[in-house]
Amino acid sequence: MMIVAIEGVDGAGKHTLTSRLVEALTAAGRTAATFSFPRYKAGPLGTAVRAMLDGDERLAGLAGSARATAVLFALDRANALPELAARAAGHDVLLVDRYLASNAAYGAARLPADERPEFLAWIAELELTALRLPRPDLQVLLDVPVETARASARQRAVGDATRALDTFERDEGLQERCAAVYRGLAAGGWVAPWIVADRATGAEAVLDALLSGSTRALQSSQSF
Ligand SMILES: Nc1ncnc2c1ncn2[C@@H]1O[C@H](COP(=O)(O)OP(=O)(O)OP(=O)(O)O)[C@@H](O)[C@H]1O
Ligand SMILES: Cc1cn([C@H]2C[C@H](O)[C@@H](COP(=O)(O)O)O2)c(=O)[nH]c1=O
Repeated sequence: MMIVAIEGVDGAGKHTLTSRLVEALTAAGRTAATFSFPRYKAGPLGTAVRAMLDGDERLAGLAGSARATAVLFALDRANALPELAARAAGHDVLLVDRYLASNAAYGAARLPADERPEFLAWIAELELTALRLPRPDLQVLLDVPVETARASARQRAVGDATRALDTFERDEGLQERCAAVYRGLAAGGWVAPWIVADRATGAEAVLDALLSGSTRALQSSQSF
């Protein structure tokens, strides 16, 4: 079993790409399971994540700290480990819509540039070493222009009241910086191999990478 993380700014099309990948993998004779972070419906922690992103004033102290926010997201992932393992069982691929690189990209984008290297090392240590989350075999950066992603998120919000823009989505500067940090993570191979994909060819590119044997992913045999 291999873990493939799908990453990108808000509205990039990660959910859509994840669905297309399930279809493509199934057509190629592989089985795929999916998982998505954050888990807004997972008890008190999920409720707190939702409230924090929605700008609940009572959580302003938490929301104001990039590191405290990152700990909240990381604990959500740690709590999900048994569920992740159960979901992945018996499948060839587990596609995860946002994983620890979301914490790396959004957290770093909220910090001054000179603090980012230390923050990125801290996230890797927190999530992979301290919380023992499985290292992804492959990370996919869905790299679409921020303006395109923003327009998609706005359009989606018009059609679905439950998808109103949250505080991160409304912060245009954050999304721009986040896109730049993501590109740096991919270029530097942060914690695992990356491929950079676009909306048009993303599913085919990821499928090729998974089936061609050119990534470490194919040699992986993850266990939780
Ligand atoms: N390849 C594509 N072509 C056209 N529209 C797309 C494509 N991918 C996504 N979209 C549209 O963009 C919007 C956002 O897509 P999606 O929900 O997949 O993004 P996301 O990255 O998962 O968003 P978020 O991070 O905010 O949850 C949706 O309305 C979707 O229909
Ligand atoms: C998992 C995770 C998420 N975030 C940020 C990224 C997004 O702005 C929101 C989640 O929004 P979505 O529409 O539900 O994708 O939270 C983060 O900063 N760290 C994380 O680990």
